[in-house]
Amino acid sequence: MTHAILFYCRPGFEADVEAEFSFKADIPGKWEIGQGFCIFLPKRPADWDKLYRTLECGDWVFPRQIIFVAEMLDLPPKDRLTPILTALDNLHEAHKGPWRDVWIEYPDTNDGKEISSFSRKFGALLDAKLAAKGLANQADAKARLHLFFPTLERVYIGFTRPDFSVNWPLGIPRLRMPTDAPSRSTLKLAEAFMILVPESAQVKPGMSAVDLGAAPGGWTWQMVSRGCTKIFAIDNGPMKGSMAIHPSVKHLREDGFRYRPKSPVDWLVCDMVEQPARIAALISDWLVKGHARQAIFNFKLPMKKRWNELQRCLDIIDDALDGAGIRYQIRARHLYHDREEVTCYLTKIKR
Ligand SMILES: C[S@@+](CC[C@H](N)C(=O)[O-])C[C@H]1O[C@@H](n2cnc3c(N)ncnc32)[C@H](O)[C@@H]1O
Repeated sequence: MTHAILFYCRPGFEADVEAEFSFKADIPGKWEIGQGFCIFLPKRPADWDKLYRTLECGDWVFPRQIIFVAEMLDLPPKDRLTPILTALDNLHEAHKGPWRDVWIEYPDTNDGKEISSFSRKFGALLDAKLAAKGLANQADAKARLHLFFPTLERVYIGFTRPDFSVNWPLGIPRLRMPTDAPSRSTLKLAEAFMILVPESAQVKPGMSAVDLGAAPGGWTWQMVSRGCTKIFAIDNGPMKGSMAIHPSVKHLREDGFRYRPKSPVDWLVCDMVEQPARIAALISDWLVKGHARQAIFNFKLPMKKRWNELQRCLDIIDDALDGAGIRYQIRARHLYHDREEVTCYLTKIKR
């Protein structure tokens, strides 16, 4: 049996996964870096077991999904099914199935896309074989089976716990672009609400919000569509489409670093392109001074050491809020719709 941990990520962010893992897990082993994925081979199998029991993918920033790999196989060009079925039969007792789902996956790259049509046909074939043995589609099963094809000549066989992992194949939540939203950025905020904000804290009808760096209006559109009835959209640039004329939206051509609302709002959202440390200080100031209770914002991270820069920004927030005696929660994640940025949800907690 192999003991490996497979991480999916946006291509180009493999070093950030590695940096986050070294910071959080700090166990001996070696890395193999792919494109859109990387693999950690722990020196001690016991570390693999321990992480399988404890590691929750949703708490991590850069990995889209974290899979515990038990077998890595080279495949013949014709019959790929037989060696895979044999490997599944030979798995360690603890991992033999049944499985809740069987997901056939591949890297989120152009090369990976070529594997996607194979994966659909192969997935249906494998599903049928496993379902016939009672091994697939078992709603109560404690594991999901992943077959990851880095190429059509190789497969990694691994598992996730459905309660500790991300619930979308490839770790990618597919969202439909709303036809009348003024920009694709709207999907970033939609994903942030879906992934980072708990049900109890979602926008409620009649809430108010400030959107810093609002133009052309994709984030403002999300706040309107979620029920906000008063949104201050701060940007020197023009709002577009329905967001330029919507009765709930007040567009102010002001500097987002200087603007403060006359009375507190329910939500602060911010997508300004600025140095991350300046954004961290700005958001902290809003919460410390009570202009908003909760915020969604992002840190643009075009630099190489993104993990270090993120830590620096989280420290700025901690110094400000903790220093002011404010209890808070923050979640940061490199969302699927994010490019070179990480999105955060920050909320005060009642004492
Ligand atoms: C990535 S775009 C925002 C896109 C917007 N969230 C959407 O969904 O359509 C960044 C915006 O921040 C604005 N911006 C940058 N610095 C700003 C500042 N100091 N004050 C106000 N707006 C600023 C820019 O004019 C730009 O429109």
